[in-house]
Amino acid sequence: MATPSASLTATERILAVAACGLVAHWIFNRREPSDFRVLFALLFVAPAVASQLLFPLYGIFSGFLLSFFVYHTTLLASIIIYRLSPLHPLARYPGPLLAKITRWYWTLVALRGRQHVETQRLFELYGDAIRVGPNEVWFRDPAVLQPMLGSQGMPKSATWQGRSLNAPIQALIGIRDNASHARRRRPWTRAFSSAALRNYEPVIARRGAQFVELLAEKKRVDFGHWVHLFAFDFMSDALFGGGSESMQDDDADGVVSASKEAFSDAQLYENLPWVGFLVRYLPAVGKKTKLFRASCLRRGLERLRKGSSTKDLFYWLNNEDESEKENPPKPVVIVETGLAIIAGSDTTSVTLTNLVYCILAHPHVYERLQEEIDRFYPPEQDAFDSQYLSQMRYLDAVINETMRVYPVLANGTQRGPEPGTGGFVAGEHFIPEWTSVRVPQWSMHRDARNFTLPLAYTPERWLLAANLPAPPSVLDSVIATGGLVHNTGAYTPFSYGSRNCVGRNLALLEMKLVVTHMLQRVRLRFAEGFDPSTWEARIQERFNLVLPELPIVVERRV
Ligand code: HEM
Repeated sequence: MATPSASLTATERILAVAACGLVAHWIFNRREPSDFRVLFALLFVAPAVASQLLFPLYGIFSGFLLSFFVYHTTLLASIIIYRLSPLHPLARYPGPLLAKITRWYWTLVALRGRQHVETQRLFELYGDAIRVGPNEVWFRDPAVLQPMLGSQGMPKSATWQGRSLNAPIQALIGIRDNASHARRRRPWTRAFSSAALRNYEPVIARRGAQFVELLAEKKRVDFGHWVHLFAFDFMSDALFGGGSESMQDDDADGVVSASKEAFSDAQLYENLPWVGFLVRYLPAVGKKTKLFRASCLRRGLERLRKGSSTKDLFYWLNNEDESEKENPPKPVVIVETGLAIIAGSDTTSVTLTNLVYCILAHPHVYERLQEEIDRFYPPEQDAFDSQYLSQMRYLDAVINETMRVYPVLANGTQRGPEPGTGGFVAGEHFIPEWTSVRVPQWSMHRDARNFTLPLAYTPERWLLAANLPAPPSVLDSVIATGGLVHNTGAYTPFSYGSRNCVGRNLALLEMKLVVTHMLQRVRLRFAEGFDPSTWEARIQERFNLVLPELPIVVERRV
């Protein structure tokens, strides 16, 4: 007996294959699948199965090719038409045409390290909300921080799965579910309480002294390179109680550089999550990420075996203080160590490098900072004794201003509606499910509606805003006519809300102690041949900022 399909005409058979393409679009649209296996099924298996409808009329080879052509052309055309149509839920948000059609547009911007600059350009062109991908909108508006990132805001978006190479266990920063995130964050909060912070001071002192001595001995260094090794060794001590001597052996095992590159690679996986899923199963790809993870596993297991006599970060993460009823599974603790090392070392080292660049490029700022440091910490005073830090307002201002002009996570991190909710409403904005949003710090910090003369590096603004006596600066003439604009509500170098940087206090303590000790001991200047005017143009954004070389000459003061 003939099957029902046997009576179909050629046109009907081709239309049936096209209909399969439309169904595939419907699935893409509803689910945004990133799992490579699902993509393979939709992009290869489905047209292969549909091709059987064409075999009787066109033969196996031609039927197969025709089916793929019809299926993919229909799928592509329907995706493009829908993404550009007024029916798309993000239709009201302006952006480049290509960005609305395909994620590849923004992926290429990201791979060139230019997201921060391109975002700024698009905000100027289109206004405070821009569509940078078919399902991605970025906002330059401090008013959306509270509804979108606040305690009732959105969790992390699905793209974090890609960032982590589809890891079965997410580190704190990638956990989507709000309740699980809050639970996992508790030991971190205890680890960075004011009382716990004191445990890290001797570690900062030991590593900070080693770092500054190393600078003084080497005399001419790439500051960014060595401060990263310092921050890595410090974080390893703070986390595991030791295990890394990268300052001593100049990163001989390549783990520090791997940690940095792993971060950069993740930007590709974040934009194209299916690549992340694929890389997980390809041993030859993503080697740096895997090398770094293996080192965390090794050190974590070693720390478990040896235990520790000090309250390192591992002590809190592993519930050795017994605050939680149940101990966390060991794989969870190991995953958290990877986050701690990267989040705790790359961020502070990039900020310290930018700070040194900024004070050298603005000699009057260097002089004022030096004067304050010499006043509180003359040579005979231990600069690692934190007792005067709270009075050093110019140091505070220099750090704040450095992070305003150069926020390390220039574009913040993604958020997206809770799965299964259909979408999220924030004031006038409706964010459909499967959409990602960001509120980029780089653009908000450089918006004249938030900060007077936003591109001018002027620590004095922080003193003026706090009604403290401030030395003269370029701001004075502008303020005389229009007043100071200083919107701290738009200042988010550590992000915002219940998922903000949990290590903020440790970072500030570490940076303040190291800068104070460094400037007490040595004098810095740009090395000959270095052109400071090219600095900013050469900065790349790869989740964290990636800085050019900063060659400096170091002379002992004491
Ligand atoms: C200048 C230094 C630092 C800056 C600018 C910085 C900035 C940030 C930012 C912007 C986030 C993302 C928050 C979000 O997703 O909304 C973050 C998260 C995080 N940071 Fe930092 N950070 C710094 C230093 C540190 C240090 C020293 C640690 C210590 C280990 C640390 C640990 C973390 C952790 C664990 C998270 C994830 C928090 C969560 O998801 O709940 N950070 N940081």
